[in-house]
Amino acid sequence: MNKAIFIMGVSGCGKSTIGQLVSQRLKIPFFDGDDFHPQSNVAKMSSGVPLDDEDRYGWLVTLNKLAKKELQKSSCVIVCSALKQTYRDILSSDIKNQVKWFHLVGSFEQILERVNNRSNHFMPTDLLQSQFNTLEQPEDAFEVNIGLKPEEIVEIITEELKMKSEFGLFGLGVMGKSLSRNLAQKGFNISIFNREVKGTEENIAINFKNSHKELQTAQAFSDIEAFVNSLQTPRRIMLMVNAGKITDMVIEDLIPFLSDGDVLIDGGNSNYLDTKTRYDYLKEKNIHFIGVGVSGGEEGALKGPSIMPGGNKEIYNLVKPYLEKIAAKDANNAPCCTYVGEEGSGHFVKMVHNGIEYVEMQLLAEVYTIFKMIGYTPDRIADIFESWKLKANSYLLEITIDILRKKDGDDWLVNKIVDKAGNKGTGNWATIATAQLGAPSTLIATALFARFTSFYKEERIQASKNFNKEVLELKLNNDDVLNAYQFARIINHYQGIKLISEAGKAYKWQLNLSEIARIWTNGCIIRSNFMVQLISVLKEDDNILAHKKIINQVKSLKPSIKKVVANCILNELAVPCLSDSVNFFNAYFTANSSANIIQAQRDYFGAHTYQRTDDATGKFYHTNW
Ligand SMILES: NC(=O)C1=CN([C@@H]2O[C@H](COP(=O)(O)OP(=O)(O)OC[C@H]3O[C@@H](n4cnc5c(N)ncnc54)[C@H](OP(=O)(O)O)[C@@H]3O)[C@@H](O)[C@H]2O)C=CC1
Ligand SMILES: O=C(CO)[C@H](O)[C@H](O)COP(=O)(O)O
Repeated sequence: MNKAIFIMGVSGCGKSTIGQLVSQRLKIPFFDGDDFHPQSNVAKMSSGVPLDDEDRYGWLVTLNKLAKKELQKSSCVIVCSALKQTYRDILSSDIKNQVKWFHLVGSFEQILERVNNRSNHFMPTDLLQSQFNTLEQPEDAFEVNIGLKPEEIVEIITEELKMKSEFGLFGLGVMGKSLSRNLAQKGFNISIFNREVKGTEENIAINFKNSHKELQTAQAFSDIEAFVNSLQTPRRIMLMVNAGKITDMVIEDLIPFLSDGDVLIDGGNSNYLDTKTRYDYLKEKNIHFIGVGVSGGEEGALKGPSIMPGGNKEIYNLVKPYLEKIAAKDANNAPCCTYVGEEGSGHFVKMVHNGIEYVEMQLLAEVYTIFKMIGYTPDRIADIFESWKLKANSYLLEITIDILRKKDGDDWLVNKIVDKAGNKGTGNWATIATAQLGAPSTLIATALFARFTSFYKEERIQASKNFNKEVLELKLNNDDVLNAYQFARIINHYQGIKLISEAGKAYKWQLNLSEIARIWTNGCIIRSNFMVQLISVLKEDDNILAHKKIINQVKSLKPSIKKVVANCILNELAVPCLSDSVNFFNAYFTANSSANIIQAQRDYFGAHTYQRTDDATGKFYHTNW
């Protein structure tokens, strides 16, 4: 990536000399900021009147434009005193990520003596003093001591630029490996790290680097300090480690070696509440923290995942070019990566993504079990799913077809896989969040509980002996099942998006639901044709079940879900998500529900009061029942 190398410091620190030497050494253009002052500023300075901030504004904007223009072609060196942070903000506006600051640092006496020793040069003490008074220490600049020889300074600067990686990847597990290859394939200079466990895990990072051509220029480490020191400041380090305690441990391991302004990016499936806690904790230490949801699994991480970043927007801009570049692209070639919102919103959205994923997986498992009960082989079911692609294509449908076709010896592999479905936490947190926020995302809970039920294997075996199944005949055709499946998927997406929308309101995150659907159209596990449709639906309505197109779809699919669920129940076949979808919907489109009885019961035993249908003021009443 091209860099605008700004060399800054008070008058007389040697900026021009060093800047020119660096530009010669790197063979990139050199610009002395002083040459770009407008005539009015030159006149003012010549008459001995110091420039004020207003005079400087236009000049700084000119230098910023110059840097932007040069960056299109190559790196460049620009020297400018840039004493105040506001000046540096203007100079680096919109190109923060490509700007590298070098601050030439010396004492007052050192600089005064140096300037006064130059032939025909004299700097009044008060002029230099005013420069020192104005100087606001830059947080993100690399400091170089002017006491060194110019060639040593140039060496240090070029080493810092050359040798240091722009991005660090911590944790070379399934996801970290793929993401680091993805970053390297996109041309980024990266450093990679994996811990060593003596005797069992040794040289993980170096062996991994050596086994992939694209990682030739990457720097590989098993020592945290060396890894951190190999990175340009402010450092950008992405953590791809297990969520929970391990993430906290890894952060603690890194902290001693980090500097003010460094950015940690947590790409794991962390709990969004932990992300907020970590953000606040690290803020106290002047370390920035961005919580990033990443979806796509091993292959997506390599070829382009969907990325959901949350946190401070300005800090996100420091890592945006990297994340956008490695992300999947949507149908319009825009990155499937967007700034989601403040705090843990990125991880919240990823958590709900996984909740929707749990349901989509469960629904496919349920339609599989229906066809299995009808007597179809996995290959036949795969053929049926293949035919569904026209109306209901999704990544999960595609992989399920592959899974169903996979043979192991004479049998299908699925027939040999133990029916106990695991989980790593995101479904649990989504269920907790839906309860905490008072949003009825019932399907996520049902899909999670279906996994929990699957774990009661021994008890299920015993129960199957205690209670004989009464099987009649499943009178269902493919279209019935496809329509029922599509119906349940609409309810699933309604509930998931509703949960995100409720969180947005509760936490005051400015969420763009259509944009979230857009970044879920490629790279992630729940990408589907339906998700593409939701981009435009959500542009018009936050509630997808209130959108005309969806209303019509639901109306035409409803007869099938009723038929399928009724048949399954009569045949004692467990289809928890399919049946929950229709039950939820029956409640959802009931104008006058049975909740009046609940309110009356609450008032009876606990004096919890109720509102009356014949009092529009919303007043609460209590009856002595
Ligand atoms: N797999 C997937 O499909 C997806 C996973 N995620 C999330 O990404 C994160 C990483 O997942 P994944 O790559 O699958 O997990 P892995 O288990 O494959 O990798 C975990 C990584 O964390 C490292 N690690 C574990 N403990 C420590 C420790 N105490 N100190 C330093 N490093 C440690 C491991 O090192 P070592 O090898 O030495 O143990 C390894 O590099 C998780 O949060 C996961 O939920 C997100 C999207 C998809
Ligand atoms: O985030 C993911 C996919 O999007 C991970 O694969 C995650 O592990 C899936 O969740 P679980 O392991 O609970 O099924």
